[in-house]
Amino acid sequence: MRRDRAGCAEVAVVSDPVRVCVVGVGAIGSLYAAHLGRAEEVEVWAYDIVEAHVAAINDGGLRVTGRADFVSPVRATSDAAAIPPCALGIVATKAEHTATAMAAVAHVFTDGAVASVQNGLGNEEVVAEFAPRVIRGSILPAGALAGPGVVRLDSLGPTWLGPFEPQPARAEEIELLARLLTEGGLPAEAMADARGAQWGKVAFNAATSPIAALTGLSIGQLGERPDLRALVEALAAETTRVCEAIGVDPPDPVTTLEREIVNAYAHKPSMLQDVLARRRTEVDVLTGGVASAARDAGVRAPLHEALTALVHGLEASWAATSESGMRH
Ligand SMILES: NC(=O)C1=CN([C@@H]2O[C@H](COP(=O)(O)OP(=O)(O)OC[C@H]3O[C@@H](n4cnc5c(N)ncnc54)[C@H](OP(=O)(O)O)[C@@H]3O)[C@@H](O)[C@H]2O)C=CC1
Ligand SMILES: CC(C)(CO)C(=O)C(=O)O
Repeated sequence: MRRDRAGCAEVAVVSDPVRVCVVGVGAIGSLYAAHLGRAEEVEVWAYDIVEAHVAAINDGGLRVTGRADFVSPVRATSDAAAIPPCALGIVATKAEHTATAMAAVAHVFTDGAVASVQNGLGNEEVVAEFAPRVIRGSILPAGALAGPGVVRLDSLGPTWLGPFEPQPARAEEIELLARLLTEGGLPAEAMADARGAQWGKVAFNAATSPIAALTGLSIGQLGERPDLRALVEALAAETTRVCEAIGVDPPDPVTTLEREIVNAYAHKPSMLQDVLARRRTEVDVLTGGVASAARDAGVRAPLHEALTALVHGLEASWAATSESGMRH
């Protein structure tokens, strides 16, 4: 038995770990699960439908490569019933899969607070259908899956967390998640109001992701071209008008672009990753989400309308190509 300086017996206080479940462990979910797994007081669960990835994580841990190099202990499963109740959740599926994923794991969060770290508008509203308390999250870390059990960190940006006003998480839950992420190596800030931060991220994605998706250029390559940068600035001006109309004051997306050219030059935005894999993109909650918010606010956003239509056209071309392939 250990004794303190006065010779009294020291009682080791062992507190229960905080259980966190990451829902959807593709690129971003894997980065968040792996970093959280390094924080001392956390037990990380990862839920995903990709069985090869889940099996690899359980066999050898979740490996992070690229800007970091470590292996993290994460309990992964495709069986939602195997996950115990968790105090905190992080949703990192693509927007169109949120409802299906959250429906499967709702029992895990009957008394939990769940953060969306997804891009775009409207994700928290869907999470709130399945969890009692919700955290509004916006993030700048970037990455891509590199194989089963392996995720590549392309850049390490901030995470902003705040209450989802209609169904808010408690301030101490938001602060706890921010602290655990920061301890794990992903700097996170707990905010009393994260709406400006979220609109800043939405404005940045809405302006840059479709350009990357349509041109195939990385964030750095598109950001250093004067012609595309002028387009980003024109798109940002449209978002500014929407934000003025709805009363939020986001950071300037062009400043974010400057930072990302340096921090994430070679990163292919997730919308470009979707296009390369011929998966439906999230354009409707990003550029299309801004176009729709503009219509609701009575503001014009013709560039957002045009880019949304172009990305939809690109998606339609894949079906058209496979149909015409079947005919010839
Ligand atoms: N990649 C990046 O650098 C960044 C991405 N984001 C945002 O983060 C979110 C996640 O993106 P990203 O990580 O790139 O996406 P990924 O496609 O890499 O990961 C999503 C994961 O969720 C899985 N999934 C799909 N449906 C379900 C379900 N019903 N239950 C459980 N898991 C499911 C997917 O499986 P399957 O592959 O079979 O569909 C996949 O493994 C998006 O909103 C994106 O915009 C934000 C910042 C940066
Ligand atoms: C990392 C970043 C900011 C790059 O656009 C992103 O949000 C994405 O890849 O979807």
